[in-house]
Amino acid sequence: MISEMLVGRSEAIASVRTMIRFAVKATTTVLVTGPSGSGKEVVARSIHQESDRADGPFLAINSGAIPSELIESELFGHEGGSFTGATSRHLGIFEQADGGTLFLDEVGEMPLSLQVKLLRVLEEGTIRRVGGREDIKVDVRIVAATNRDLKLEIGAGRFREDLFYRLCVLPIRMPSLGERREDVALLIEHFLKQNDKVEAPSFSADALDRLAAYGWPGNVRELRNLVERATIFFSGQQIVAKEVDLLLDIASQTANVAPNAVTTAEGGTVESAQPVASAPIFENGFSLQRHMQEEERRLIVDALVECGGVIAKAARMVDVQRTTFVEKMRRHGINRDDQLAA
Ligand SMILES: Nc1ncnc2c1ncn2[C@@H]1O[C@H](COP(=O)(O)OP(=O)(O)OP(=O)(O)O)[C@@H](O)[C@H]1O
Repeated sequence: MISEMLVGRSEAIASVRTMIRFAVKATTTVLVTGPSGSGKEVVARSIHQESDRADGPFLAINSGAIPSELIESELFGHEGGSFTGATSRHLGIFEQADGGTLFLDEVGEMPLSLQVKLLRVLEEGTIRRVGGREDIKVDVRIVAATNRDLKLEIGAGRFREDLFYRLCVLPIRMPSLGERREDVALLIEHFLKQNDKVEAPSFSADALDRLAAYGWPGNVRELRNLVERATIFFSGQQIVAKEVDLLLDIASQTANVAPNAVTTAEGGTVESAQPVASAPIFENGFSLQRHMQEEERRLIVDALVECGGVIAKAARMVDVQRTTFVEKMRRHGINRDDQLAA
């Protein structure tokens, strides 16, 4: 089961699998570290699915994506009337995950004030809703993740040392894809199989060499996106090295460039999927922050519409976590049904 989800034959992945097996048998908190896109959430899901909690819920929350004034209520819930806007009782994610596993993503970005409360929950196994008077027992297995160096964060006074040791009972380090290039071909095969709607492309030996030599700063997420692009542009074709360069180039272009014509294996051309942003007009009152917010809102709406309202797909399209996408929708006041009806 683990091997099905966590693709890879490298030694680094074998070590991760060993740690997952230990984690499955224990009930302690796990801390998964590693760069963005390296598969930390995949590890958390594997632990959950292999554990005796597999029939319970698996819930994920991204501490870095929720405004600090909302995060406490998102985690622990609130009683009706506990603050402006809290009209009725809301169950926090700890209560929702009761009997299951809670994936605390980007735990390094959690505000210090909340870190104290999280530590209490971990030590006592109880939560208290915002505005509540009673402690409520919860049975939740925590898998936390971060791409920050928490030791540095502790040194800088941004992360509590006592929480670090409480979280880090069982540490798992996810290697970057650059550290396990031997897994690139296997991952490509895995992602190609996931798309059963169109005929998959294939990669020539020199194309695979080229991909194995690439640095993969965006790790497995970047590779998955490249395979998706390859499937769109080269469905049913064999991709050679120079086309890999094109596929990599498309990803590295900034949003400000003109659309690119990509020559497909059939000799036809397709336009790159790259959005073309018009240059901002620096009139009086121009605000970079507002402009960026508007641009972000537009891209989120476009992705939602493009994906027929399937949030997980739209989130993948703009390369953010699903939880981050949902949070951004909430922050921009985007209603999926309204957008689809428009
Ligand atoms: N070993 C793997 N096998 C199969 N798919 C993987 C593997 N590692 C990562 N992926 C895929 O790559 C994408 C990114 O993985 P994931 O979200 O787990 O990364 P992450 O380290 O949690 O990222 P972030 O730090 O940005 O939250 C997902 O689509 C995931 O399914």
